[in-house]
Amino acid sequence: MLVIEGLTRRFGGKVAVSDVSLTVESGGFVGVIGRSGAGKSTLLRMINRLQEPSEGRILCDGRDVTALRGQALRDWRADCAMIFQQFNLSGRLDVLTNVLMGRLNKTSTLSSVLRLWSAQDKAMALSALEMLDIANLAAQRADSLSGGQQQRVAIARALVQEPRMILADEPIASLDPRNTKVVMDALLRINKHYCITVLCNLHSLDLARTYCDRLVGMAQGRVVFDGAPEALTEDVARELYGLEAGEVMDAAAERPQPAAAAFAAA
Ligand SMILES: Nc1ncnc2c1ncn2[C@@H]1O[C@H](COP(=O)(O)OP(=O)(O)OP(=O)(O)O)[C@@H](O)[C@H]1O
Repeated sequence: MLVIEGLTRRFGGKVAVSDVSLTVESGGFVGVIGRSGAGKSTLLRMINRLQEPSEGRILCDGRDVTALRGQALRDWRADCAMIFQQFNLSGRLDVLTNVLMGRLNKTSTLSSVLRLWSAQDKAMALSALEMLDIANLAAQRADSLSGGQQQRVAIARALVQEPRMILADEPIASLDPRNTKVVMDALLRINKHYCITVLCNLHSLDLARTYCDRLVGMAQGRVVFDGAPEALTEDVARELYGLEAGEVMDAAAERPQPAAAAFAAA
C-alpha cells in the first residue's frame, strides 16, 4: 500500500502540489485528473522520486520512500515504472533492445555496459511484447513505429522491470483516438492480469471514467475529489476543469468501450 502524507512541492514561489495526502491500495487503476497545470505530473514524479518533495512523506508498505538513496532508490524507481507522454525510447535501437533496457537495474554493471542480455531476460522481453500484441515488431527500429506501437513498447519496457506499480503520465496525450484505445486497453490488461497498480494522469474525464476504478481530481495542486468515477458530479467537474467542464462532460456519450471490459468486470 502506498501512503502519501502532506506532500508539497514548490518551484520558487509557485506551489505545484500542495499538502496532498492519499492512500493507494495495491491493484487499483487510479486516474489522476485535472486541467493542465493542476500538479498531476509533479505528483507522479515525486512518487517515482524524479522530483523531490519540498515537504511531506511517501510510504510504501510502511517504508519511507522519500528517504531512499543509492541502490535502494534505484530499486524503488524500478518498482514504480514511469510511462511518459513522449514514450522516451531510443529511436535508433530495435524494439527488443528498448524493452531489455527495462532489465538494466537487474543486470550486473559489466553485462549492462556490454549489453549482454541473458536468455531469460530476452524471453521475458519477448513475452512482454507478446502480451502487448507487438512481438512481430521486435527486430524493428523503434523510430519506425507508430505512436501507439511506441507507447506499447514503453509499456513492455516498464513490464520487464517487474514493477509493483506503473505511473503513467498522460500516456495517450500524443495519440489519435484508435491508438488511445489500444494503449489504455493495454494498461487495463496489465493492471488486471498482473495485479499491478496503475496511477494514470489523464486530461480527459471521459477516458478516466471509462478505465479507472478510482479518480483523484486535482486543482491548483490540491486534491479536490477522491472517489469512484460514478461519484464525480458535474459540479466537481466544473471545479476541476473550470470553463472546459462542458467540453469534457459533453463527450461522455461517445465514451469508448475498453476491449478488456471482461477484466474490469472480473
Ligand atoms: N520544473 C518546474 N519548474 C517550475 N515550475 C514547474 C516545474 N514543473 C512544474 N511546474 C509548475 O507547477 C505547476 C504544476 O505542473 P504539472 O506539470 O505538475 O501540472 P499537470 O497537471 O501535470 O499539467 P499538464 O497536464 O499540463 O502536464 C504548473 O504551474 C507548472 O508550471
